[in-house]
Amino acid sequence: MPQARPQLVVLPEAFSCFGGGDKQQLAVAEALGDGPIQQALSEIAQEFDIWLCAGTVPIKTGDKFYAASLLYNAAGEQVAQYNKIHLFDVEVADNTKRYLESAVTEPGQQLVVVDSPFGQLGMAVCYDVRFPELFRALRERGAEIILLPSAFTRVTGAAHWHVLTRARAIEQQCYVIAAGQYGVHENGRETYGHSLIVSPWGQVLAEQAHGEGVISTAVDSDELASIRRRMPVNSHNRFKVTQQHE
Ligand SMILES: O=C(O)CNC(=O)[C@H](CS)NC(=O)CCC(=O)C(=O)O
Repeated sequence: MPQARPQLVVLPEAFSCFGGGDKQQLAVAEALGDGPIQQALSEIAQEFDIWLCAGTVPIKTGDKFYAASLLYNAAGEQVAQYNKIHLFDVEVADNTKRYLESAVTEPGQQLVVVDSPFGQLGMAVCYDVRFPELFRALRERGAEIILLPSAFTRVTGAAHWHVLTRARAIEQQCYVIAAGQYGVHENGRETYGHSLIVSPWGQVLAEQAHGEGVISTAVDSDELASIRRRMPVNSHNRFKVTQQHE
């Protein structure tokens, strides 16, 4: 059934294969545009008449993969691919202790901002949220809504998740749609969940406060324009972003 208004659905990072460890991700990694995960995503977007941001799909490159956030339009066409740039090679005081994402994942190089019926969509993934320069660069390229599929650890999420997502929304005056993996996974990893939709004023418009679920909100492009007009931080900024990642 055609939707009354266009709908965008954002899935968490590694939605199709989380917690089986690096080997599982490598085993299911697909060539770009080819494979059962991408086929299913394309069909789902068409069947439900939605735009679909597929958290991350492991996309083969050499003997590693990109943690690729794929965007499908309502016709089921892949319209954007953002490969996670910042990889989580970090020690955390939890039962995993040492995360080494770069062992199997190839870092992305390219910034992605893409036009859509909802506005200009800027793409980022999880650990990227700790690098404000990326979000600034997305805003400078026109981003209005940032898609942020994530799988924050329970420990770092409890400490930082709300502050980081809200800070990025406030600084760049963008909506931030942050879909988070939640639960205790096969390999013992624990993720924080708490999917959020944050307004360009930094308000949490919707939150999955417990467990798994679906949250939603409408995008108000007039409010976004009004916030940017009344507080023009972008044109007030005295610091330039370096021109990498073109
Ligand atoms: O490995 C997978 O299966 C899917 N990917 C992840 O879970 C990634 C890489 S290990 N997790 C993060 O980036 C957590 C960031 C974070 O928690 C923080 O910045 O505090």
